[in-house]
Amino acid sequence: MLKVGVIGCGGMGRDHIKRLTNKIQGAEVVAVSDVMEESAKEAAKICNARVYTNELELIADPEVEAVFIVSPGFAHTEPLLAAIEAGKRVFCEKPLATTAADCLKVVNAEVAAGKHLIQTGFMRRYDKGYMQVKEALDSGNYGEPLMLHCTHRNPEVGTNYNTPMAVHDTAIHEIDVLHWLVDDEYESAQVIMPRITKYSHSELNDPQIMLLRTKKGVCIDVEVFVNCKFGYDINCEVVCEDGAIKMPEPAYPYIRKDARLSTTIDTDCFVRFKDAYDVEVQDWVDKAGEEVISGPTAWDGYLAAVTADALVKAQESGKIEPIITEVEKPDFYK
Ligand SMILES: NC(=O)c1ccc[n+]([C@@H]2O[C@H](COP(=O)([O-])OP(=O)(O)OC[C@H]3O[C@@H](n4cnc5c(N)ncnc54)[C@H](O)[C@@H]3O)[C@@H](O)[C@H]2O)c1
Ligand SMILES: O[C@H]1[C@H](O)[C@@H](O)[C@H](O)[C@@H](O)[C@H]1O
Repeated sequence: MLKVGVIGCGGMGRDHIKRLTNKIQGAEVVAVSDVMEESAKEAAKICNARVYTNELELIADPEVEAVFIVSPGFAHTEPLLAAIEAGKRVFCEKPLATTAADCLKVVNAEVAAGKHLIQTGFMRRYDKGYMQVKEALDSGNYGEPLMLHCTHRNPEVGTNYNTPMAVHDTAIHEIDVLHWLVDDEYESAQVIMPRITKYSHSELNDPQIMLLRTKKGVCIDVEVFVNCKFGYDINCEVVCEDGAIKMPEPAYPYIRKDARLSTTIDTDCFVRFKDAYDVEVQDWVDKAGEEVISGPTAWDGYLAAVTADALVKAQESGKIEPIITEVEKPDFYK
């Protein structure tokens, strides 16, 4: 049994605690921590775990063999570095950190420790729909990819969600999964700001259209609209030389009633990506005894943050910003 300590007991933290407790084989949550003691205590009831309000004390707990970081992205760097120093394996929710500079500290620490310890929670690589698109692309039957049209819509977000978060909290999923899909690297970024919805506030430009260009010239548009109101709606279509591949939508019945034909749209990520979270966490637990990380690594977290930095810069400048990875991929991650 892998004994896990969970840092951060908000919406996603509790979702992962339930998953680790009720679904995942081979793991148990023995400790939880949250800066809000009440949140930690509530979450501890799910798994009968010890409660901490200090994440560093949880990491130092001798019974904790591996750490789940589910605090907000801006708070990830310190526990990541502490867990590496303690030699403990980590599953860190996205983003690895909110800037490339912080991600690089984590990469450097992991390389210096000489042990593969960090998995970044880019669960879309484990999602059946994205995997089907990747399989079709890799088959070579449709020629080279030319354009991608994507949407990332949330029904609503909290009032503390601001313009840069549309990149490092939301579009970070597309940043990771899309270059993985088309097996390419990003070259430049631009952000177009349409008219703002009446459901937004002064600190948030919503919606936004993010444009990415890859080194091979693939052009990607991602509509990020986090107060769309109607549902949690993730779409991805890849237009290739010999065909277009659209990711399947979640399957729900079509209902005919009162002269209307309707179906269901998910309303949150916990339902939309439930299976992907289950598969990614089971994979992390299954590989706990091995010297490798089979999912997205700290390097993947860093690469995504380099592109995120460029998009945040483009939000402010309104210009096309270059995406430059200052550091060569260390042999450690090859
Ligand atoms: N992969 C996904 O689809 C997905 C979905 C939702 C959230 N997330 C990620 O999960 C993380 C948490 O998101 P959330 O939606 O649960 O946020 P949240 O705001 O609901 O919860 C965060 C919790 O962390 C606590 N916290 C803050 N600083 C802390 C610290 N230093 N130590 C311990 N606890 C601390 C807060 O008190 C709060 O309870 C973020 O990184 C987010 O991006 C990922
Ligand atoms: O933290 C969440 C999560 O990553 C969701 O998958 C994404 O759709 C939201 O925009 C984000 O706020």
